[in-house]
Amino acid sequence: MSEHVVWVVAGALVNGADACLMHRRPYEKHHGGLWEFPGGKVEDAEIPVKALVRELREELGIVVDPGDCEAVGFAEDAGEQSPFPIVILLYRIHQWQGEPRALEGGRIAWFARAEVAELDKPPLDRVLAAQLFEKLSP
Ligand SMILES: Nc1nc2c([nH]c(=O)n2[C@H]2C[C@H](O)[C@@H](COP(=O)(O)OP(=O)(O)OP(=O)(O)O)O2)c(=O)[nH]1
Repeated sequence: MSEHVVWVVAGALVNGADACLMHRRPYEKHHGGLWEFPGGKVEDAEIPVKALVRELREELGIVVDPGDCEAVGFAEDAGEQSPFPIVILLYRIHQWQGEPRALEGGRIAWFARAEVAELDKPPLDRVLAAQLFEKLSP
């Protein structure tokens, strides 16, 4: 097993109708066709929230202020289900500039909470979704 831990950041964009933006991974990729919280890998020496701002700009074309990213929770896999040890940090975001578009393939869509819970998601996104909904007000 690789000793190198992959750190990933993900954003739960929640709009005024309490819907959450999810990204369906391109079919040819690992976990292809599954719905994930948008985001990506943290680069060396990059602080996670800055990585999230960069990834959301690259992947969705939106501008997010780091101060609008609220840490929600995290999920980790020591390399049992994942090909490498991985930690994903989830942030909730209520405001951003621009209209999200799927700039790097796959597709995006908005889902109500109950729909997010039902979507086919990779294992760690399932854990993150549960944490997110625990922490959203009823
Ligand atoms: N979202 C998510 N990703 C996971 C899980 N388990 C797991 O190994 N991964 C992997 C898939 C990707 O290699 C990586 C997430 O980084 P990413 O979103 O930048 O992935 P990617 O394939 O688009 O990036 P890249 O390797 O092409 O640079 O973590 C999981 O449960 N949820």
